Amino acid sequence: MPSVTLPPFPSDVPTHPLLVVDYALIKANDQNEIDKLWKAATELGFWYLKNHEVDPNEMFDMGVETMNMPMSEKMKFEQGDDGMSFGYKASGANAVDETGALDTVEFINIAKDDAIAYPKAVRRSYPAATNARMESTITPFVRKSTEVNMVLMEVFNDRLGLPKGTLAQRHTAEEFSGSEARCIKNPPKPQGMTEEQRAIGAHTDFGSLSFLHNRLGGLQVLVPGTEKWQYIKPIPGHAICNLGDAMALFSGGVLRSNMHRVVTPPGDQAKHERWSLVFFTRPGNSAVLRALIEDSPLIAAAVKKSDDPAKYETGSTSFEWFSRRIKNQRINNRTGPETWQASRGTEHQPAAI
Ligand SMILES: O=C(O)CCC(=O)C(=O)O
Ligand SMILES: [Fe+2]
Repeated sequence: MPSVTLPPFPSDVPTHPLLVVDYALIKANDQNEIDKLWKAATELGFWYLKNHEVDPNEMFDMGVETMNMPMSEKMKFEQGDDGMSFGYKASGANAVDETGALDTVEFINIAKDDAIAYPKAVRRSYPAATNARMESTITPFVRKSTEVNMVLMEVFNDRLGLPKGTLAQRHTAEEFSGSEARCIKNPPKPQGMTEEQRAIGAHTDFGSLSFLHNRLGGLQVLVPGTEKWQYIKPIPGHAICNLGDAMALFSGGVLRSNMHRVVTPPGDQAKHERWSLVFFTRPGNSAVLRALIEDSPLIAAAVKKSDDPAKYETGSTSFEWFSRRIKNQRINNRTGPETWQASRGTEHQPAAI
């Protein structure tokens, strides 16, 4: 990471508070903490996680080393336009809204399947600087992040009233999935630019659980029932966790996959590169995305009282859902606003940008 001291999040910029969940207490089966996690997951779908045992620093180093490679090298590993996420994504390769405005982030996505099988490349190959960090840094990060997400998932499984292991069965280490580690770089705001830029457009996450580490502001959520985007303030040592579409669908909407986006960091922070790191746990490729109504009375009741029960029968596997969303974000695939619409997930306010 750059060794410069980063300016603090400005004190005059409003932020949206999140509940703080203590991972150590969740592991100890503390009922108060489990209640707090449940409240966060069902109301906003975002929370801070502390005592999570994951140190992101070496992954950030991996990100710097990878992004510092020549563009011609990185482009050999670009994710392409066919709906595959793994590999390098150049800045400006994705749309951020229905007008086709471009994103400003570059990132490297490493498949959990490749991290676990290394040195075999089972899904794809990666730039040399990424490979050089695979065994020492990426594979341990993927394993630890998976473990944390699976502990949280078991809590949701039980609170949803699902038979033990129902969600875990859909997220095994063995089955190929869209699970991946992502290190993101957003450049400083160009001199003279006054407008707020969208680094990553409004979206819900595609998979089950996202486990995010960031240092500068820029992440914003659209709080349910409001039309206003609000910053989430990074807190040192606290990860930010959120639920994705797959969990909203499996749970019949009991769990929330909330809209979020990334914009230029506020105030003086805008002058700095913004680095963030995410581990996405996503269902196995063959998992069908639908409400598990046969397995839980709570889920069955939620679907029954929904104004649109059909939306919980997507008819789509996790692989299909994920590929569709990735593919239709790619600017090269854009034909018009319909391409953006085709990239959408379970967004509650699809028109919001
Ligand atoms: O960089 C961030 O803070 C969030 C990134 C994000 O939402 C994503 O990659 O899905
Ligand atoms: Fe996201």
